[in-house]
Amino acid sequence: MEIIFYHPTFDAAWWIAALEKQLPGARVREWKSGDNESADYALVWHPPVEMLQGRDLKAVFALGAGVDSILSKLKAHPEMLPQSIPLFRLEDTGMGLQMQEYAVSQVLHWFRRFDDYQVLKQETRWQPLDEYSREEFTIGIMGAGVLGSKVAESLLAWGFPVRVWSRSPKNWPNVKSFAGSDELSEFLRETRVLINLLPNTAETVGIINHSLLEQLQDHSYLLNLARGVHVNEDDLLRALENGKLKGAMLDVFSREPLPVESPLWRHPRVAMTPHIAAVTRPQEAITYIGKTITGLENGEAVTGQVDRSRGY
Ligand SMILES: NC(=O)C1=CN([C@@H]2O[C@H](COP(=O)(O)OP(=O)(O)OC[C@H]3O[C@@H](n4cnc5c(N)ncnc54)[C@H](O)[C@@H]3O)[C@@H](O)[C@H]2O)C=CC1
Ligand SMILES: O=C(O)C(=O)CO
Repeated sequence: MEIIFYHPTFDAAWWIAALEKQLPGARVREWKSGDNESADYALVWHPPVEMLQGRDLKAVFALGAGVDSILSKLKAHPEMLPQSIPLFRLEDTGMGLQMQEYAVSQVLHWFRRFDDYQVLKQETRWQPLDEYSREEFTIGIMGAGVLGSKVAESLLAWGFPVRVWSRSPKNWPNVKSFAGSDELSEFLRETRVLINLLPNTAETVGIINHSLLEQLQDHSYLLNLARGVHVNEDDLLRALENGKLKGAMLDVFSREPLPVESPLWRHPRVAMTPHIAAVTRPQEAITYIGKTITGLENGEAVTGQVDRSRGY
């Protein structure tokens, strides 16, 4: 079995050795421009068109959870990967735990009013504040997939009321489920902390805009862990100014790296990280890819295939 690998920043030698260990008998090579030799599988992140075009592959594995970048490239270059070749993505492979760490730490930060205490500290004021109650701290998670479900689980364990919004209803213990555009307003009405874990699709781009933010409770919080294009950044700044939002924590931005002139950098109630909420854990990813390739070779059912018509 021949496998080609391409990632703009990962250590290819490490991945090749680990993958050959996981799949004894497989020959893995780093793809370089001009390599037209045959291959059965490809592991990719931001691949050049030339790498995949015209190949008779059994499957392609995206080395991340979100497939928006490869799908948008496929829209411009459909010849890159015919529909008949399945595209897989990473399902959790260690990202769920990272998202849980991020979400729990930030929700507790807001819940225990550390943002307010930081302001008081800057004013050298010793001032105990009223506590928030969990009943007034409903967590609303947009996107109840692999990562959204993990985040829901972790916040439930901390005793917060949790609700989710997704395409189809969920029947999860102690979680209120809302589905589809008809139920979005109802989902938002009692949400105090909005956590975004949607995929980037034609339906979800720009979804966190003025009209959505206006439906949240006053003094809400936004945690964007998915993609920057989900949020209209001007509308976000407006919501911070008019009191609808008390704070925002952003891991992702409409342009990355965030341009220095963006007012988000300097806003006192915006915290941010540089798209590190959940990174690919190489060994977990290789274990999943190895198992999936073995399953495909044996004609077994496998998970993680992207539905290209749905966009995720
Ligand atoms: N910031 C970071 O470091 C990372 C961000 N991500 C982002 O997180 C996203 C989610 O990842 P997973 O949970 O693995 O995806 P998933 O495919 O398992 O879950 C997606 C969820 O969104 C819902 N959804 C999709 N379209 C919808 C619509 N139009 N209306 C309502 N609900 C809709 C689905 O029903 C599903 O519940 C990825 O697509 C990626 O963009 C993923 C990993 C790291
Ligand atoms: O896996 C993804 O989709 C990511 O955003 C990785 O940072």
